[in-house]
Amino acid sequence: MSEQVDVFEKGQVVALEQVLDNREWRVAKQAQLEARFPKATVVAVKVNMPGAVKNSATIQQIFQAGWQLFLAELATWEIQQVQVFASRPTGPEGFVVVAGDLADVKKKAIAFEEHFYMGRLFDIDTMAAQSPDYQLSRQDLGFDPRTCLVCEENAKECAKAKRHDLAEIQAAVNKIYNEYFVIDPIIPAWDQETVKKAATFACLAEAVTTPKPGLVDPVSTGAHQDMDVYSFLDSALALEPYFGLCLDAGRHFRGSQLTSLLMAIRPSGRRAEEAMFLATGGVNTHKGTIFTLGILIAAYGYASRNQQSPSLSFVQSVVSQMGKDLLSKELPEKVQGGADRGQGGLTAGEEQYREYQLTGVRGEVAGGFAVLGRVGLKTLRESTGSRNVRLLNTLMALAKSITDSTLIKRAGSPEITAELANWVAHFDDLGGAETEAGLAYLKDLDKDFIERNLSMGGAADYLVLTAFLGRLTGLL
Ligand SMILES: CC(C)(COP(=O)(O)OP(=O)(O)OC[C@H]1O[C@@H](n2cnc3c(N)ncnc32)[C@H](O[C@H]2O[C@H](COP(=O)(O)OP(=O)(O)OP(=O)(O)O)[C@@H](O)[C@H]2O)[C@@H]1O)[C@@H](O)C(=O)NCCC(=O)NCCS
Ligand SMILES: Nc1ncnc2[nH]cnc12
Repeated sequence: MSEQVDVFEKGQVVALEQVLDNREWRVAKQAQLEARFPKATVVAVKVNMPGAVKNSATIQQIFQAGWQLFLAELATWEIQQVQVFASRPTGPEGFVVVAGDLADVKKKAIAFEEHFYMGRLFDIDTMAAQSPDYQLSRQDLGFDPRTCLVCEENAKECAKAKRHDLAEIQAAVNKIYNEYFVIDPIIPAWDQETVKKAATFACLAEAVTTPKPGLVDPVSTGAHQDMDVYSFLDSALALEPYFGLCLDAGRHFRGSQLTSLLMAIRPSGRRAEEAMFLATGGVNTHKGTIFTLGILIAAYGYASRNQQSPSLSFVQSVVSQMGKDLLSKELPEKVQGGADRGQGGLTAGEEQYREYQLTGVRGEVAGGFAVLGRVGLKTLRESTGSRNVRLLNTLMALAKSITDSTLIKRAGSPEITAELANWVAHFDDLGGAETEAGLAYLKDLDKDFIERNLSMGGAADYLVLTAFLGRLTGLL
């Protein structure tokens, strides 16, 4: 069980007068937007944090996750202005101006507060200068009042009667955070366009993260003579339609055996490989990604088929069921087939299975991408600093947690896995990518990898999977 996070622990304490001053700032900001957009509806979004700590890295994660989702909800109208102030000491805040009817927008806001898993931590106000109502409450629209985080009674009455002490209310906030991000991450059920964009973003984000030892990035082509960062940009963009096909296949799958869902996407995967080779001039940038990300998206599509927001563990169990035959049937058959053909045409993964009984990427699928939650999302969530820093820390954590067939192929032996674990341990001792020493170490490692022609393509692919889910859950 992952250790529980206290969102208030490392936060900055603010005084009452700062909260009051900020309220004036918010009113002035709202008035400014109402004057500039008199015919539109102004929406003010903030999070309700009880006590003197109103902002922290984890409170910003709560805000960002909800903010991305709520913006997508508002996109049914024309969005005329977006302003975000995520690091204000008095708490993250956002303002959106939409060309929508005041009551309709307020109903969307209430639905979001009620249905998004962390929605009750949000407070969303809507104002329209030219509407006779100007501002609407839940009661005005016939909705029940907001319920208390601790006892589900009327929140306003609990506050007035001081029914619960601060520790109880903060514990309720922490419970919601840990259930959404830590214990078994919740993945909101997004529409196809958002999912395709998230998958493409993940491929692009992985490519531009730097410095990645042995891998291609904007500064170094690592241990690859046949491709550069533009090969990955071209390849990622060529794969976007395939990501949509995988989601649809999962969303519309009605079979009883999930191995059939994998069979259903394989023809699209082969076509995606062709599109990749066409986009890169015949270079293998994302062969592994096509396989793993295609499967993850199809599994997520299936798990969210009734617009339910699935947990990560449910998506992982679908992945594992899809890949049930990869180890028991496909790999042995491929290897036996290769042996019959005199070993020609065996891939690196198949060779390593024959030689060392290593199961490579197929093993990861059959295992339901186990390291995705335990290592990938956990490191991405716990890392602070820029997104580049957080993705570098996640890459190195993943690298030591998987058996990377690309790395073993290039090193010529599985022993490289133990060497890599030592390098990652040293990187962690230096403080990771957030420190100058950690970054310098990665640059030195890149030189060593280039000298020894090493590349950890499998870890890079896992970073893509993690970035994809990080995007969907609001961590990126
Ligand atoms: C089932 C397949 C993936 C067959 O692939 P294979 O038999 O080769 O299986 P593996 O070797 O185990 O893995 C293939 C690629 O998966 C990545 N990978 C490796 N280990 C792991 C791991 N533990 N976790 C996750 N992912 C892993 C890795 O891909 C990346 O590295 C490649 C780039 O590295 P590089 O060294 O440059 O490779 P090359 O260019 O080929 O060699 P060089 O000349 O440069 O030295 C790149 O692919 C990254 O993505 C492994 O390479 C599946 O491909 C298959 O069956 N395909 C057929 C069609 C199909 O079904 N496709 C769609 C399925 S939905
Ligand atoms: N950035 C990268 N460099 C080399 N191989 C990769 N496979 C996936 N991403 C990669």
